[in-house]
Amino acid sequence: MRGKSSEQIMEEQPGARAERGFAPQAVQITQLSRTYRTGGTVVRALDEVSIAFPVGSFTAIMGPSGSGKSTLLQCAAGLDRPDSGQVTIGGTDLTGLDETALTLLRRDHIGFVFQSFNLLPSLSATQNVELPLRLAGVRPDRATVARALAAVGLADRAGHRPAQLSGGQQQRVAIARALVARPAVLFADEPTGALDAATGKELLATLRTLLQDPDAGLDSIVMVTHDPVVAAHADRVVFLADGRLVGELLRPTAAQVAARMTGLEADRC
Ligand SMILES: Nc1ncnc2c1ncn2[C@@H]1O[C@H](COP(=O)(O)OP(=O)(O)OP(=O)(O)O)[C@@H](O)[C@H]1O
Repeated sequence: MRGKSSEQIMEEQPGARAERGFAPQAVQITQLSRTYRTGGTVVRALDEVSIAFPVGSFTAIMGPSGSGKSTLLQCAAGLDRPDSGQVTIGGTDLTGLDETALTLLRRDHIGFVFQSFNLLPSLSATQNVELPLRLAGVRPDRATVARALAAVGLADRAGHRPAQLSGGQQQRVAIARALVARPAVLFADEPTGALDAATGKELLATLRTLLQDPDAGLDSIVMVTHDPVVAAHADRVVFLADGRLVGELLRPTAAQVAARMTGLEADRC
């Protein structure tokens, strides 16, 4: 698969994949390992993790600090290279791609949202949403950008700069920017971490709506969070400890998630 061309990737559009029945999973991760070496220290951040995120699923990843949550998200999104294992999105194994093909796949099929909104302060909401398209050399279609902002409830804030928006509105701009290219998968690392509880709840409701909206073209959302209340908004919560998957809960309550986390924290002591 190494050196796969962009044409080959484009043939495997996520939208086509379900129709053709090739890959019922939005993301398939197989025996993923990632080791960090700093000085004489070796940290196995991910240790042969295998997990799939089905089409239509909203998954939360939880675990104690340092358990490998962000590393898993970064490797799954093609932002970091694992030592071994596979990540398959839209029928394409990311780990087999050269840098150019990986950049194209990320651009066309993967959205990423961070805790810090990472908006450019001098640009309007519209210009921030357009930015990834412009950086990719694509002329932004006005209607597409307007639709992306409307989908996150910001049709009437398109001309505002980040300083003129609330935290929740800024994160909505970041989500519109992540979704403007209609990616198959949205990866979110603590998307509500900088928001108050009520604003975070609204944002999670918007993510759920986007996942259910056929026009958004979104197959799956994978979110890292430390907050059991936030995790309980997902369909499934998976738990990591010491770089390994150690369990999952389906449609759990916040109390169930909190209890499982307390158990994992106690195991570390
Ligand atoms: N760039 C890096 N260099 C060295 N070690 C790293 C690096 N990134 C992560 N690690 C180590 O890998 C392990 C997993 O880190 P990771 O950030 O994935 O955990 P996490 O579960 O997201 O943690 P947190 O909840 O604190 O954000 C930790 O022990 C961390 O110190």
